[in-house]
Amino acid sequence: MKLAIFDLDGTLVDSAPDIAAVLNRALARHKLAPFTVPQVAAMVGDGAHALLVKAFTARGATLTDDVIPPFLADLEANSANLTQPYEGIEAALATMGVAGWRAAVCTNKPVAAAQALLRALGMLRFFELVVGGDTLPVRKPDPGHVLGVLKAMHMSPAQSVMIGDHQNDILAAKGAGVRTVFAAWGYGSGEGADLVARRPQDLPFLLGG
Ligand SMILES: O=C(O)COP(=O)(O)O
Ligand SMILES: [Mg+2]
Repeated sequence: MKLAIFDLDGTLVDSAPDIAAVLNRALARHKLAPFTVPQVAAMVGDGAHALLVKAFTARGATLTDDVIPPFLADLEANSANLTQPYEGIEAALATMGVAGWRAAVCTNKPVAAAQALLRALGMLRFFELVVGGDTLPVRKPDPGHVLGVLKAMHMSPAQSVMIGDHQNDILAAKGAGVRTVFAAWGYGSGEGADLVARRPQDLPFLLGG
């Protein structure tokens, strides 16, 4: 058996437009100016709390605890309004499934929002497990996030590969002893990745079936 561990935002789905809308509503509630979608995409990758800290800090404001619960509720309810799977990713997942790959999601997005998003897009069926940024005491780039997925799936690092669009994905997987594929269509950078996938369609071939 072999296991493909997928990052979510910027790898499976182009979710920056929804994340930007939710973030900008939180900023507006505090009379702070919005960010563009590309600006938000560049801030995504460290989870919901870190995104809020970055955005509030960039606006010269301090993040207070009262900002977080309404932001998380909005994210969970509105994670799939504008979000689309990347073209070719569902076909790649289906092809990999036929070729014997098991699949899991390891995302820094809160797990409730991640599951709601995958359900709304009809993509939950591809994955045996979704581990979010708030599922474990640690999250990417901590290797413990990836090791938590392996443990739950009863798989070894040698049987597994991580596909992600961000340095956090590469660092977490490498630290866990898992091979890495950089998803070049996403929001981040992939220095140090073992392989680079230019498009989702390339994944089954790159991973050997
Ligand atoms: O929510 C984030 O900041 C990033 O999520 P990801 O780990 O799925 O890219
Ligand atoms: Mg990502």
